Amino acid sequence: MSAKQHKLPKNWPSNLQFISSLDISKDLSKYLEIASGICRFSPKDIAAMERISISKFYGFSSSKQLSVSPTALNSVKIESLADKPSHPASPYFGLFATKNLSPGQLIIPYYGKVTTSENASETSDYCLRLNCLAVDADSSGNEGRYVNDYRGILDKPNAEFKEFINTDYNRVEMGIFVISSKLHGGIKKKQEICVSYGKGFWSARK
Ligand SMILES: C[S@@+](CC[C@H](N)C(=O)[O-])C[C@H]1O[C@@H](n2cnc3c(N)ncnc32)[C@H](O)[C@@H]1O
Repeated sequence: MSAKQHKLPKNWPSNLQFISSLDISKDLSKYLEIASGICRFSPKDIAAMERISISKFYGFSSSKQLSVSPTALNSVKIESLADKPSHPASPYFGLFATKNLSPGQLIIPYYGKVTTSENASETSDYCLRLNCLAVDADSSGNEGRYVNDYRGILDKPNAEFKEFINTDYNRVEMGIFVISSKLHGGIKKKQEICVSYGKGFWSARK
């Protein structure tokens, strides 16, 4: 995958910070770093996680470049739903594939500001739990914050949130992956990428 010329994705709002690495303090990062001694993931969970170099995923040779110079991915785009009134998330935005994506592949890491679970926002629509921490893309994030829930859009999700090991930092991060079942067939170019937020997300908003 190669880095795009444009640093900001199309349709990125001017009031939000665009980042392409986790916004995390050194203290909190230790809870995700495998060798830290205080990582909260079990050895069994860690052994089951895929190992991915995010700098290579973006087409860079070092992770520094991504934190210093956030970069849009060329495999996804943020699309306005304003001209699709029957779409349940209209008139806002969704995340779409710009090329065919294979079963199981990482689509995009999910980035935002990392807090402890206790300090996580109760009201943010962009907050994901990551063990004892939370990643909130409410005021900073990447294209991943635009992934919609499949309900009312697809019969079933074509993507899922999953933890993986970012080998650049040897730490656990959260990503959006294509559903891995071969029966699923992957995601086709121009298709909307949709996950399941889980029933809890929606029951908390009734
Ligand atoms: C993480 S955001 C997704 C991106 C959002 N559409 C946007 O443009 O900022 C989550 C919010 O999107 C909307 N959303 C996502 N999936 C939806 C769905 N299937 N039906 C209705 N609204 C949805 C809800 O307002 C939800 O709180």
